[in-house]
Amino acid sequence: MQAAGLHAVNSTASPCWREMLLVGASSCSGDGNNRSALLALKGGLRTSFPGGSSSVLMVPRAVLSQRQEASSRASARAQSSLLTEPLDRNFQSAEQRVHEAVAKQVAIVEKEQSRSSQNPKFVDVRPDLTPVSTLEMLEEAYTRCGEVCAEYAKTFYLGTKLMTPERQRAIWAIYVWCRRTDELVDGPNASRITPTALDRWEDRLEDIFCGQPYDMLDAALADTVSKFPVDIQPFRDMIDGMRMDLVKSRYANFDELYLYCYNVAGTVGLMSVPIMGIDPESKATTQSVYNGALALGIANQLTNILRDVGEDARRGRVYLPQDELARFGLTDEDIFAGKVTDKWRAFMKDQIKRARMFFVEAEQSVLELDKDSRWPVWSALLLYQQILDAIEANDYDNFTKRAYVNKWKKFATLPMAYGRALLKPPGVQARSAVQSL
Ligand SMILES: CC(C)=CCC/C(C)=C/CC/C(C)=C/CC/C(C)=C/[C@@H]1[C@@H](COP(=O)(O)OP(=O)(O)O)[C@]1(C)CC/C=C(\C)CC/C=C(\C)CCC=C(C)C
Repeated sequence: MQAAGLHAVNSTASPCWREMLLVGASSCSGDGNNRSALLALKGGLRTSFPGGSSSVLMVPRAVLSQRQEASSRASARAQSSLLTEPLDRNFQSAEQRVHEAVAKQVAIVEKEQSRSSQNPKFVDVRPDLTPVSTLEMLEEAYTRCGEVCAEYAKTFYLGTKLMTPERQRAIWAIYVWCRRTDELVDGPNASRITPTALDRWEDRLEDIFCGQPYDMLDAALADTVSKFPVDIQPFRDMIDGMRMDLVKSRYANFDELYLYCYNVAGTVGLMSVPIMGIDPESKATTQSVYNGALALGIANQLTNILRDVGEDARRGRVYLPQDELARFGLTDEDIFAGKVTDKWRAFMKDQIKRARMFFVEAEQSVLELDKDSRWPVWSALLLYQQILDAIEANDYDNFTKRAYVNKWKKFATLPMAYGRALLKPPGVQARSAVQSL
């Protein structure tokens, strides 16, 4: 790669810097939230990499001009919010919007597949965007991502251990970006986060995709997206989900809730599959695998919502379709009253049934993933499914009881997930059975 420009990234260069300080502020003042401190101090609050002053990245001119484009895009979006989105996007149904995002990611993956089948030695998907940073700096950045991941999501971290080192660290980098994004609206400084802060976070995302990271955790993601065919749209959409959380606390119908679930969780599926890879022997279409990934994100988020009804209500939030509540003769008042009635049980049965349908759709696709990537996905799927069982076991009292999977059940789930991960994609099984006749 020819590096034709040199760009120094330091704290003053970042328009997002003050926001990042804000995000880390209470951790620094020792509010006892060690996890946030891990995210902020170990990454977000550092501009320099170990052993150096400010992080200096050499960036090709093409990238600098892309960066300028990105910044003019960003200023055009300066007043962006859910309410000021282009009209055509607002008029699209949730399903259309999600379908477009999936189709775009699928097209990128398929293009990359055909390119690498013509030239199998080709590795970098966007060599022009690869930041030329020292290997040690990247090693350190990825190690930090692994530490954050191990701290927040131990089981998942363990599950990534079967993946190739490149995939493992790429997934950690994506995990960390998602976690930091979520912390903006769910972390200790959430009350101080404004739509403008999210706009800045999005500017920073655009810069990551142009090979211009601001801190070491961003640098890991910049490296990841230069190596794997990951589209930026799901990342933007996740930020949109966080915007929704700032302005919206009711969902009129399932269409609205579906869009929220896609934004905050379905996007994770779309971001992860380009890293995890599809089994080379799979007979499934790329589109169907991505639909399954989307379904798993939706199923997980619906499950989270059903588990946290009481907790959310105490924050004045109801993530349940209002029209469906009404159909069961329920209102927000019933939720705030927090009494388990027959109406509530019937409503919950219906909601759980729908969440399970999304899990079933996802299950078909896990089999199609690359074999080394299936274990963490099966673990996540089986563990989340059991939260639904736990809600039932609590007699649908999700107002005062938090449904959870106990340590022993978790322990038993991991080998079960491992066993499932050994199953081959369906078409392949049928073919090998015929071959062995
Ligand atoms: C294998 C695996 C699980 C990979 C995903 C790795 C990854 C990048 C995770 C990021 C998760 C994250 C921090 C998202 C931010 C938004 C958010 C908080 C979403 C909710 C997650 C759980 O939240 P939380 O940690 O707060 O939960 P607890 O309260 O502690 O229980 C979500 C519910 C969504 C998570 C979504 C997924 C895990 C989707 C996974 C889908 C795939 C990996 C695709 C699999 C592929 C096929 C073909 C099925």
